[in-house]
Amino acid sequence: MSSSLPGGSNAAGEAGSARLRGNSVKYVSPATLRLERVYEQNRQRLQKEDGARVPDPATTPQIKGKPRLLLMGQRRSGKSSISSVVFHKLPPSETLFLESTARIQKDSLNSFMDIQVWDFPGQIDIFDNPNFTFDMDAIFGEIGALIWVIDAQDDYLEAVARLNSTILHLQRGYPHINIEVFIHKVDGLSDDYKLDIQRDVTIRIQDELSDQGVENAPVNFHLTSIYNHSIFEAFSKVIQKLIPRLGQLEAMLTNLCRTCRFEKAYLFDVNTKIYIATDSTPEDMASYEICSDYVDVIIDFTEVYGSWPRSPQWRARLEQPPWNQSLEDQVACEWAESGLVLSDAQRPIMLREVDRFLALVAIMKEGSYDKMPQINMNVDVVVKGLTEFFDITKPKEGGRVQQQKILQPGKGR
Ligand SMILES: Nc1nc2c(ncn2[C@@H]2O[C@H](COP(=O)(O)OP(=O)(O)OP(=O)(O)O)[C@@H](O)[C@H]2O)c(=O)[nH]1
Repeated sequence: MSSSLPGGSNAAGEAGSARLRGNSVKYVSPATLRLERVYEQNRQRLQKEDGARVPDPATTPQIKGKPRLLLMGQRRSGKSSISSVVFHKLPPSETLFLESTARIQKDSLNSFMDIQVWDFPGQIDIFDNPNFTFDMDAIFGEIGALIWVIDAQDDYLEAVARLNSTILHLQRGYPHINIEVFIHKVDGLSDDYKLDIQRDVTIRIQDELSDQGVENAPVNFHLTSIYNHSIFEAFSKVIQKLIPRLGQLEAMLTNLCRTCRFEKAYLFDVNTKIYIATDSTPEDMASYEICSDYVDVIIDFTEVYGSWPRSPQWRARLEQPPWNQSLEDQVACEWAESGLVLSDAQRPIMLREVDRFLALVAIMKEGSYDKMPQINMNVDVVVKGLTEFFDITKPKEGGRVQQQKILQPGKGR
């Protein structure tokens, strides 16, 4: 990654960078260099462990504008329920009262990434509609992913047939679109039965595609239900594919886990509880569930007791007698922070706010409380790195990556 960035802070640095600019040589900021170094270290380590897992920046999609998620599938398969539970915090039991969708529902989410979610009515087949011709470019031109929902508690043969025909249509005009198949409503099904269904659906789709001469179509499968964390986990995987330079984010979290001896670290979008990155240790649903529940607790808590940013009056009250100290000197850090010890295994969990949308949540190893000062310092550095990362990789109008502005470092503690 190379960027054109303004000069450094000291005089010599400025003179040097001015000279460099005069010679039209690209100046690379310290933040970019640090990100590249972390990324390179992680890449080499992964290459040693397993060559196949090395992230390739060339294959990371660069979405222009707002990434769009399309929710498609048969009637009553659960599309609107998924969208309402994940993006609008509707309690799952209340989805029983949702009405059938009659026209395309477009939802714009104010999240760490401006995501659009389009919920398609189940009865409409956009490729084979006698009454209406759809503008395919308007639908699939700027897409992030197509999510196809299959009801696992119903007869799914027709849904699989429609999915097959959709994939074949897309392969002609838009072959790079990621197709994410949610085998949905798997709550109440035994683990063996779930896996049987997944195998059956996968084979039916693969067979049909290879009969039609389509190999290596980008189709992925997820077992989901709105009644547990699986739907959030599946969305996390879908969204992660849309993040430019995800490898660097993962490298930062992996390094943090190694230096602080964390068991697992997640970067959460707090509004949706989707995790947008995690470290490179194997996936662990139980860790995700507990961290996700913890985010919920903290959100509820801040809703009751106040949220960031603090108003000047509130701040003045906190700084007046008997404390007589600025807020920064009273609290452990200038960001929202929280810690909890799990009673079963004595493993603390910590949460640190990164910005208005993101929070870093980590499960520590037993006995880590003794090392809290060092852990806090390391977490501070990573949080600053993350803020810079999102500032650098933020898409600008016209889809170009923002390269000019580097976040001013926050006030030290
Ligand atoms: N058991 C179970 N039921 C679910 C799940 N998700 C959705 N449902 C139920 O499925 C029914 C249909 O859900 P909808 O979200 O309205 O389905 P839809 O795909 O949007 O339907 P259309 O708008 O007609 O295309 C509702 O009664 C939901 O409560 C799930 O994960 N498990």
